[in-house]
Amino acid sequence: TGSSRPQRLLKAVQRNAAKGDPQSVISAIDYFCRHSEWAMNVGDEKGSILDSVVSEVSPTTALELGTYCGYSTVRIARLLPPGASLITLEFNPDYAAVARQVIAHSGLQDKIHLVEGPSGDSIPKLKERFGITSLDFVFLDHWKDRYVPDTKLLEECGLLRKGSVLLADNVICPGAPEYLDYVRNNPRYESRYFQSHLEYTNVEDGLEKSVFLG
Ligand SMILES: C[C@H](C[C@H]1O[C@@H](n2cnc3c(N)ncnc32)[C@H](O)[C@@H]1O)NC(=O)c1cc(-c2ccc(F)cc2)cc(O)c1O
Ligand SMILES: [Mg+2]
Repeated sequence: TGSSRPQRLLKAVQRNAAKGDPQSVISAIDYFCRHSEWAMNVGDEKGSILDSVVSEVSPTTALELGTYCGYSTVRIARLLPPGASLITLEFNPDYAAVARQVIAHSGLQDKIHLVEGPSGDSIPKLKERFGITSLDFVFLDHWKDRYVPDTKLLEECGLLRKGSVLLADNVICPGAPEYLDYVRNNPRYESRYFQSHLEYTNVEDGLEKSVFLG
């Protein structure tokens, strides 16, 4: 059978990006998605907002929900301070296999732990598995109807502390209305919307940044 879109995206990275150069991996994926095949990476426009929030938080421990091909994984990891690490959760093994190779090409594999499996199973094991007490930054980019249950799970597992920052992709398109309602009407969160566009299109979308108040 033929190749998949993630496999074609990986080939584009291996052909066009310099090994060990995260920025060239990011640019190669954005070029592929603009000129060859659209893919559901956070993209360059929302990616710049992601970059500014990650740089501001400068997290020691970060979590990403929904790795896909590893585009935002590389975007986040390239900005981490020395000694910091990013845990990324992906339940589709084919996507995870592509992401591992994209991450390896970027040279950032030592800063990244990719865990295969559904987030609902992995989140409760993070503390014991990675010896962390809390998360400084969480990027939500998985099934949009999992944003609320997984945010509640992060709270229940004691993984959020006063000042932990949640950043959620796609709150407009495909949309996460229950999540917006949850974080915007909850006294334990201070929320702000960053308007942008769906990756590689002019359709409205945006990121919601929510600070946990403890
Ligand atoms: C959900 C996907 C992203 C990945 O998340 C993994 N995943 C899921 N649920 C779990 C879990 N519970 N645990 C771990 N991993 C998990 C999955 O396997 C995908 O690889 N993202 C999207 O569907 C997505 C879709 C669009 C989009 C927008 C307009 C359109 F016309 C069509 C599509 C844009 C985006 O920006 C997205 O992010
Ligand atoms: Mg997304």
